[in-house]
Amino acid sequence: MKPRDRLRIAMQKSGRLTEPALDLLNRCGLTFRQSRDKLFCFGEGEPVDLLLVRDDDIPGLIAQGVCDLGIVGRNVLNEFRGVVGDGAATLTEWRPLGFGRCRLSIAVPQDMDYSQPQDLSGLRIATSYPGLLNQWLKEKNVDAAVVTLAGSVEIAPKLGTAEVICDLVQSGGTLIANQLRETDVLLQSEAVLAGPDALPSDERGDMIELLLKRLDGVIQVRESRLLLLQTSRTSLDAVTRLLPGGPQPTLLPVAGQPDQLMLQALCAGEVSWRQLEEIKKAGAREMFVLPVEKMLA
Ligand SMILES: Nc1ncnc2c1ncn2[C@@H]1O[C@H](COP(=O)(O)OP(=O)(O)OP(=O)(O)O)[C@@H](O)[C@H]1O
Ligand SMILES: O=P(O)(O)OC[C@H]1O[C@H](OP(=O)(O)OP(=O)(O)O)[C@H](O)[C@@H]1O
Ligand SMILES: [Mg+2]
Repeated sequence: MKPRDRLRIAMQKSGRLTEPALDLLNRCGLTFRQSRDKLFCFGEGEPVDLLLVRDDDIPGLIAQGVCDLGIVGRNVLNEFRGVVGDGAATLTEWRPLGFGRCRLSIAVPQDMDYSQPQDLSGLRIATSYPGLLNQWLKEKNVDAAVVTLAGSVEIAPKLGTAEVICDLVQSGGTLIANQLRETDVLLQSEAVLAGPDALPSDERGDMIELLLKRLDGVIQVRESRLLLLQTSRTSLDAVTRLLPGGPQPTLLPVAGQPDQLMLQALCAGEVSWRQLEEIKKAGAREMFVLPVEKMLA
């Protein structure tokens, strides 16, 4: 294959991961020439291009070296890793990305007696994840038949093609609508940045390292809030004790009010109204909660 000097990232062309993946890359300073109906988007500022494909194809494209990185669900990545087996082009989950959260679970008809995986012995289980399911059945020492379906797995029990299913669950709405009950979670999934085990030793490797640093910053600040408030020196201890987790707050003097302090704290998550009300009761006032856009330690 011809060596490339530009980094190529594969992501889902059209689906649940498309918008959040593009948003994340934009936040990392990567923008692309709009060509959503096409396969390839040229990177405008940095030497990084996008390949828009079916999510199932992403691990294979990375393993073949067609793409350097991919944004894909852990469910799809791990299914691929299981199918290609140990020793084949091994892929690494470089970063969890915090969106596309779901789980791969066993679900049985609501009226079926089920208390443990052994109860699945001799049954047919429909799934789009035969690799992950077979691995789990082996671990649990259960002898069941795996029926592989590309989609609409949840209707298999009604159609009589399987007794039980193993499918993705998020809210659980699909299972309820099909009179199914979730019993065992095989995998907790979210979108991840996947790549080969070893980074390329050329400029693309340097670009990946830069991208990983930016990603870490973006992921860290995505949930972070900057809390600003004013407090008297006497209330400072009580106020500080109630601050949501994060590094030590910064204290600044308030001009003309020597007994007052301005406090600035980085909080590692949402600050709720309830928390704010508690902090106010402890003596704080003039409180602001601000989103953090960028952070470079
Ligand atoms: N209900 C859900 N809620 C949240 N995330 C989900 C849900 N269902 C699936 N996902 C995650 O989003 C990924 C993409 O789901 P989507 O339904 O868009 O894929 P798809 O139908 O296989 O699309 P494609 O056309 O790319 O093959 C899944 O692999 C999974 O990681
Ligand atoms: O627990 P829930 O919130 O109901 O989500 C789970 C459903 O979401 C996905 O399907 P999707 O909606 O993408 O439809 P699909 O059948 O086209 O994959 C997945 O395959 C489940 O069927
Ligand atoms: Mg798919």
